[in-house]
Amino acid sequence: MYVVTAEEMRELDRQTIERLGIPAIALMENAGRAIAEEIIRFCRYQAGGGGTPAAWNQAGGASEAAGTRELERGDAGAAGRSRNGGAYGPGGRGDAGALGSGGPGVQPPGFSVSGDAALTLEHAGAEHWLVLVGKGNNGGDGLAAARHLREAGIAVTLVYAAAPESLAGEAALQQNAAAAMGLPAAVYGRDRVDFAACSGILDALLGTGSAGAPRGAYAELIAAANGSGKPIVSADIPSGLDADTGRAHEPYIHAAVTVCLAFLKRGLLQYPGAASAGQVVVRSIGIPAALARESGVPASLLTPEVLRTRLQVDVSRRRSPEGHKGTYGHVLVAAGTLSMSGAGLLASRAALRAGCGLVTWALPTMLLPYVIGAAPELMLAAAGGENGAWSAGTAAEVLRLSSGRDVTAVGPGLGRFEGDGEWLRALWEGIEAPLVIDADALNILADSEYGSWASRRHPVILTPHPGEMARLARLSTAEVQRDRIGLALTYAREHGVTLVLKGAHTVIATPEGEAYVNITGHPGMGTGGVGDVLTGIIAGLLAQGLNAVQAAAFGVYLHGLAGERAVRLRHDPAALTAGDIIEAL
Ligand SMILES: NC(=O)C1=CN([C@@H]2O[C@H](COP(=O)(O)OP(=O)(O)OC[C@H]3O[C@@H](n4cnc5c(N)ncnc54)[C@H](O)[C@@H]3O)[C@@H](O)[C@H]2O)[C@@H](O)CC1
Ligand SMILES: [K+]
Repeated sequence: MYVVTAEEMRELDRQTIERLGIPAIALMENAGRAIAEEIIRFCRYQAGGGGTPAAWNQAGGASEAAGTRELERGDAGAAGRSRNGGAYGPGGRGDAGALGSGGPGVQPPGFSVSGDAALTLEHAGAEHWLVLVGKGNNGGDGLAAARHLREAGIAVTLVYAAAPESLAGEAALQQNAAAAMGLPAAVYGRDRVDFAACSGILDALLGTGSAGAPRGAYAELIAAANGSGKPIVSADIPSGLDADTGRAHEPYIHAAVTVCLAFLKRGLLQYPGAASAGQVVVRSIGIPAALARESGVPASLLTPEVLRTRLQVDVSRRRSPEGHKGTYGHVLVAAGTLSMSGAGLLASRAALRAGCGLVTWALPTMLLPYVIGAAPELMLAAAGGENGAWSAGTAAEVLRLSSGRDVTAVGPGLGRFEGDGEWLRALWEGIEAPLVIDADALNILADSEYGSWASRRHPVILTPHPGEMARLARLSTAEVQRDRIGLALTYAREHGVTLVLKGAHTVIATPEGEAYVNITGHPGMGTGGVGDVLTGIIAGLLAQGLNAVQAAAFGVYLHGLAGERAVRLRHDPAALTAGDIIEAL
């Protein structure tokens, strides 16, 4: 699933209209219909008591991303399993669509007729939706949706943020159609608007054309909508959100559902915007994905489908019947100090659980006796150093140990030491295998002009959290978080590295200028050692022959899934520890 900026979206709109000859009004019609269908689905969900994401999916349709997180397992024969269990297909067979819509295993009747189930709501008479209409095409989408809602028997009242006569282009056509149908309309500031009397609000004020903080009537309508306590469905993006960065300009809509049109917008994946969008449903409006591919849209959502097809990852992780420990590669982990030995241990254990054949943990000599037996499957190698810490002189030993190993991971619990820049440079320039750099090793890198180091034949994966990224990019953490996708894309391309920018919705960016945004994971994973586990997983996958992008993307995905699984085993997500994630792999 492609993730676009507002600019990329405009270009894809333009190409669809000009190259394919599909009129803009047709796209707007599709958008309006999709929004109306999702509002009807939402009404069903609420009538069923609301509740869990599963109940939401039951109310009709689940997107690829939201509905299929667990990976299919070659050996389990559960291909295509999804959380919604196939209860409803996309578009939602609703309560009124039962006639002739039998599911798998039900004999089709000889003759059947079914209505437009996705646009039918049994208790439509109980609903009254306010449609907040902005001046641009987002407002046009809302007007098209309003017609479909009315057709389904749902009462609608249009609330124009600006005089209806000021709408232009396709939005003006929609305004004329709504007026011709006699849809009740109010103009904000001129007519009284009773938010308390409605059952829900469609936010079609501002979309990808929004610039800066909502002004005037827009700001007042947004504040009133939020204050009403009524559920809000946003068209494309919650109004007030920056579609690219996810920056939330006050006031901004707090949506229960966002019906994103054509392609996912970057701002819906980046916080704080991501938190204001509620359930995000991406609906096709007739703009082919092939156009996004041809135009080189660089960002995608990381889904099992993207892993399988675009990244060519064998997500079933099949093992050869003839395989042995030598088949699955050997990881060297250079990590840990006396006070932070656990970081090295976690990374090493995670590499083993990721399925590599062997792991050697290189550590300061004095540490070795204390960790013997901590994980009996590990091999330990004393690398020298003083008083349980690393020293510049240990580089030669790490280099020696790295030869014949398939990947080296360096950094967790490493600490800083005299001459650490030259130490890391020796590894960077000397290790003839992929290198995963994390934690303190990233801080060392940030203090070095590593662009002047000899270029490597083998890939480098950097796994910074936002603070480490800030040091690498010489920005503040807030600046890093302002547009994580944009920054990751730029940094990875400029520095020729695969970058894993951790945090909620980790971004994996490639030296070739592509980015993948992960949505597996759980807030409970914000605890010490979780990053060390990720480093180990990525290294373990690299050792098994995955390339840097495959290992980074699949590693991040699996790490998040394991975190979700581990949380489910706890009474409280806050109790999660990093070791639980390793055990849930
Ligand atoms: N073919 C098309 O034209 C399509 C349009 N689509 C819809 O169109 C939207 C983009 O439409 P537009 O480019 O017309 O832009 P918008 O509808 O997002 O908003 C533009 C209007 O809002 C005003 N505005 C911008 N920022 C403001 C602020 N901070 N405070 C108050 N007013 C502000 C502008 O003056 C302009 O009148 C998408 O989000 C989507 O909903 C989609 O349906 C796809 C197809
Ligand atoms: K909107």
